[in-house]
Amino acid sequence: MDVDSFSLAVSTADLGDEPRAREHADIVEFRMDLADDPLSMLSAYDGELPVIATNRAEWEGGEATGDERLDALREATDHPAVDAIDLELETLFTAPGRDLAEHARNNDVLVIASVHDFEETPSQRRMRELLENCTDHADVGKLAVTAQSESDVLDLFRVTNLLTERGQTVATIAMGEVGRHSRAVVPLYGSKIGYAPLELADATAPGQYDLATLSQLVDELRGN
Ligand SMILES: O=C1C[C@@](O)(C(=O)O)C[C@@H](O)[C@@H]1O
Repeated sequence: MDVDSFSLAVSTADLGDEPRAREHADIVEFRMDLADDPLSMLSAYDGELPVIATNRAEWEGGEATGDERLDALREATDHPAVDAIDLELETLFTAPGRDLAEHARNNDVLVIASVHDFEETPSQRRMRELLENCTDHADVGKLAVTAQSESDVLDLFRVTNLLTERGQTVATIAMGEVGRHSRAVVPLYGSKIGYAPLELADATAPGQYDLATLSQLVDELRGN
């Protein structure tokens, strides 16, 4: 997975989506926490797209509970198609989280450190701090916030642009209806990963576009 330029991830609980996603996606984000038997699905995976394995904790808006969540991610890290894992920044502050990140790096698997705010958009200063914290501990810093106003979206663009100009690798998202357009626009300010479900009925976060739509919008705006 190349994090120097923008990649579009199809976000899904079903790796069977991969063949239909290939036309528009560069990566699969496998939401293990939303899948029934994620490790079996992953061992059967023989798709072309590389995988980001995410096993999102309940306390960060996902459905995974218990310590087994990190064990499952560790197993996923050993699968050859898995190029990256997504770990909440809070998890990276724990000993098992740090240990898993090290295991990933030893297997040449990138670590994405993420922070989600499902309520609001923190101040620019706080967003910068959070993202810097993420990039200090991982290869990519990811921040998904909830925009309540257009100016929240502008704040996110500004922080994304600033950190990108400083050479940090970040992925940023303004969730929710007000922030929806940011998903198409923020790559222009430096965000390196976008997320979309194959079909809107399977959205993994508020305010997403479906994959084909986001792909088309991003391509148009980037002049591809
Ligand atoms: O963190 C993200 C971004 C996301 O929350 C979004 O808003 O598209 C979707 C999640 O699946 C992914 O892990």
